[in-house]
Formats: sequence, structure tokens, C-alpha cells
Amino acid sequence: MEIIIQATPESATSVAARIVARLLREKPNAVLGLATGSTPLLLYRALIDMKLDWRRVTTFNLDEYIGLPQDHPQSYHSFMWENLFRHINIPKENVNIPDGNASDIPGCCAAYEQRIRDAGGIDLQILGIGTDGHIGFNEPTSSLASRTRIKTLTPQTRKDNARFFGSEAEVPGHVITMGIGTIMEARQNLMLAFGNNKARAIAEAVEGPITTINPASILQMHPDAKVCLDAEAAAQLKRAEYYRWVYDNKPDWQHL
Ligand SMILES: N[C@@H]1[C@@H](O)[C@H](O)[C@@H](COP(=O)(O)O)O[C@@H]1O
Repeated sequence: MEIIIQATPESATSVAARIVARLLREKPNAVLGLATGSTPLLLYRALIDMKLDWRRVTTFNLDEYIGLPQDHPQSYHSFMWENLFRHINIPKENVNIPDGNASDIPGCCAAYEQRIRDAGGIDLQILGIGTDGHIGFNEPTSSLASRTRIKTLTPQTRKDNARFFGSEAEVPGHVITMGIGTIMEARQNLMLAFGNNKARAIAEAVEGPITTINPASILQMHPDAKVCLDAEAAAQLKRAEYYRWVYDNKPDWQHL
């Protein structure tokens, strides 16, 4: 894991945006895994401003609520079109988001996995992290080998996400999410986390044991995982000074 600590969400985002932009320039037909939530909003804004060429890029989103109409303002379909896709030149047919209204959800999950394989696998997966360490919607105790499937949200996640809905009761209880096994097969993982409320989950994920109780901790086993943090999200890391030193003293050939 490479831990990149910057002072602010903006500066941490600009490191992440450079990583994504470099991939898209080097591999115009890259396959990108995308995330929702408030954390990647700055990244999507930065990528839009970079005016990259998305014509041959394919995207797979991590997750979607079950039962929310696609045009509901809080569906992840709406989120992605509003905050990224409608501002870039990606063809609609290159966009993949789980269908939370499919009549056969297990079949739709299996087909999603197949589409990822058919696309050649995910080159770079963007991730946020829940306050309980979830990635995608893989809640604590999720199998570390799991594939795309239905999950039930924890009360904590429904409380966290209530700010996007009118109330906690309006947050759907069930979701489709890529599995942890699916995420681990991405060739690169790039996690972003900002703010005090992520500090504990990040410390456990980066420096704690690998455990289903903090699903993000599995990234310790990934051969190419980067974690871009602002100072607040990094506040509980015991080795923060070391990570800063590593990043600041990278040989030129390792720098972006
Ligand atoms: N399914 C998403 C996750 O992919 C995201 O990482 C998390 C954190 O969201 P935020 O970035 O708003 O803190 O929220 C949701 O649960």
C-alpha cells in the first residue's frame, strides 16, 4: 500500500486525478472502476476540467441501491450522470452500473461480473471508504472473496447516507455491490478519504490486522493499492511521518 498524505482534500484529489489522467493517456481504452459518495466529487470535477478523451474508456460502478428508480436523485445512476458522465465524451454504451431494478438481481450480478471479464478486467478502481471501513457496499463481515451480489446495509451506513435522503428511513436497506474479490482483481486500486470521520477506519485499514470487520484492510494484500488522504483522515495513522517521507523522497522515476 502506498499512503499519500496531503494537507487538504483538494491537494489529495489532484494527486489522484494525475494518476487517473496518466492511465487514460497511456491506455485510451482503459477500464475504470468508479465510486460514488461525497469523496470522489472533487476528483470527478478535476477530471472534467482536464478535458480527457473518454471515447474508448469503459466504466464499471461499484454499487447501486436496490429498488430506487434509476432517475431518483439519490440513485447512483443519477449521481454518476450528474457528476461525471454528462460532462465528458464517454459513449453511453461504455457505462456500466448495476441495475437495482432488475427482475432477476442474482442473474444481473453474475452478468455484471461477466461484463467486467469481457472488458478485460478493471485497470484502475477508484474507492471511497465508509466510516466502518466498507468499500463499495461491502459491509463489515463481508467475505473477502465475495463477488457482485446483494448486500444488506448496516444501521451505521444507513445513518451515514441519510444526509443524501430526507431521513434514515428513506435509505434503501438493500444494495448491489461488486464483491471484495471483484475489487481485489482490479489491476490498481486508488482509495480516497477525507475528514476526521474517516480517520479511525483509515488507521484500521492501513495499520490494523486484515479483517472482515474492516473490509478496506484487504487492500494490504493488493499489489498496487494507493490511498490518498487529507491531513484529517490521516490523523490516527501511527506512521504518518514515514509515509510523508516516503512520498516526498521518491526517486524521480517513481514520481508522476
Ligand atoms: N457505497 C458508497 C461507498 O462507495 C462510499 O465510499 C461511501 C463513503 O461515502 P462518502 O464519500 O460520502 O463519505 O459511501 C457509500 O456507502
